[in-house]
Order: sequence, then C-alpha cells, then structure tokens
Amino acid sequence: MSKPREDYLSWDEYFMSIALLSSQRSKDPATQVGACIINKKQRIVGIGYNGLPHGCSDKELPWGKTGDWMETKYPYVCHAEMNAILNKNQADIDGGTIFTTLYPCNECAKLIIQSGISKVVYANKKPGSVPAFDASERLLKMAGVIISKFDPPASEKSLKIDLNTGSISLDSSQQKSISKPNPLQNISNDSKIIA
Ligand SMILES: Nc1nc(=O)n([C@H]2C[C@H](O)[C@@H](COP(=O)(O)O)O2)cc1CO
Ligand SMILES: [Zn+2]
Repeated sequence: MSKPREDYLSWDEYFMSIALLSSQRSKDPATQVGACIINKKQRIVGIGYNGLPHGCSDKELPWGKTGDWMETKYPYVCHAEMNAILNKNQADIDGGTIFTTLYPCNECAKLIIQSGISKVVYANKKPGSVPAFDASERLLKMAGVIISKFDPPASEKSLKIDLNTGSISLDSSQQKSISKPNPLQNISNDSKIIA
C-alpha cells in the first residue's frame, strides 16, 4: 500500500465518464446525451444532458421522432451541450473544453464557439454525412475550435456503479472484448437531426 494506485481514470476518461453518467438523467427514450465542460485549469464548470426546458412537462410534450414536426421531440428538447453551457458556474469559460457523448450539432456548435470553448472531445458520431454535423464541423473548424475524438482506453475499462450498496468498481482487462456491443457506437442515422 506504499505505492499510489495505478489503475485509475485518466483526465479524459474522467470527464467523459461524467458526461456519460449525466446522460443517464435524460428522459429521451431513444438517445441520451451528456456533456461536461472544463475550464483551462481542468476544473469542471458545467454539466448537462438532453431534456426539455424548465417548466415544460416531460409528460405533455412528445418524445417521438417521426410524423408531424410539432408532435416530435425536435422542436422542444434542449441539447446536452446547450444545457451544459447554460448551467456553467463560471462566467468565463474561454479556452475551455467540452466533453460530449455525441458529436455536437450546428446549433450547439454556435453556442460552443460563442461561449469561448476552444476544444470539443466527442465519444460518438452518427455515421454518414449528416447536414447538422457537417455544418457544425464547418463552423467549429472555421472558428479554430479543436475537434477531437475521445481516445478510448487501449484495454477494456469499465465502471460499475452499484447504487444499492453505494459501491463502485473500475474494471480493466488486458484484452478488449469484441463481442460486447456498445450501444453508443451503434447509433443509427435514421432520424432527421434538427437542433
Ligand atoms: N449532440 C447532440 N446533443 C444532444 O443532446 N442531442 C439530443 C437531442 C435529442 O434529444 C437526441 C437526438 O435525437 P435522435 O437521435 O434520437 O433523433 O439527442 C443530439 C445531439 C446530436 O446532434
Ligand atoms: Zn445540439
């Protein structure tokens, strides 16, 4: 016990884990997204997940994806990145980084740029060319925001939180299991992506 623990979370793993954990607050039945903003000093200054605006009932507004636009979730839901930016506890987040479990759309890209965030680390991206992501990339690149894909650990690493006992375990193995599906990596591109 004289040596420090070696099997711990790296900074990026830590912030992405917090984004992932936050996504579990989302009531969106199809896609749960989480975001975590850190400032230049690596301090967490904002967290968010996708959900309806304050005071808007989760039960009264629709969560569907197709049909009459007014009866889908798209006009109503606030994106995780937007919520993380609006929830920030520090006025100046210039030079900060946003960790997001899903690539930001063009509307969130505008908020990211205007808030002064200079780096985006994302875990997953919908496959193919999606206008909202293409426009987002165009804006972010033009504004000089660094876009970086989250670098997953070389070996399998998983966190298990037991809310019944209040315990947590960080399991690492030397080999990556290829049979285990990652739901976040199988996000389909079926839905129209509007802010
Ligand atoms: N970067 C993002 N942050 C988000 O919070 N979202 C949210 C908005 C919707 O609630 C959901 C995407 O809807 P869909 O993929 O199930 O149809 O994820 C979506 C994206 C992707 O643009
Ligand atoms: Zn967005």
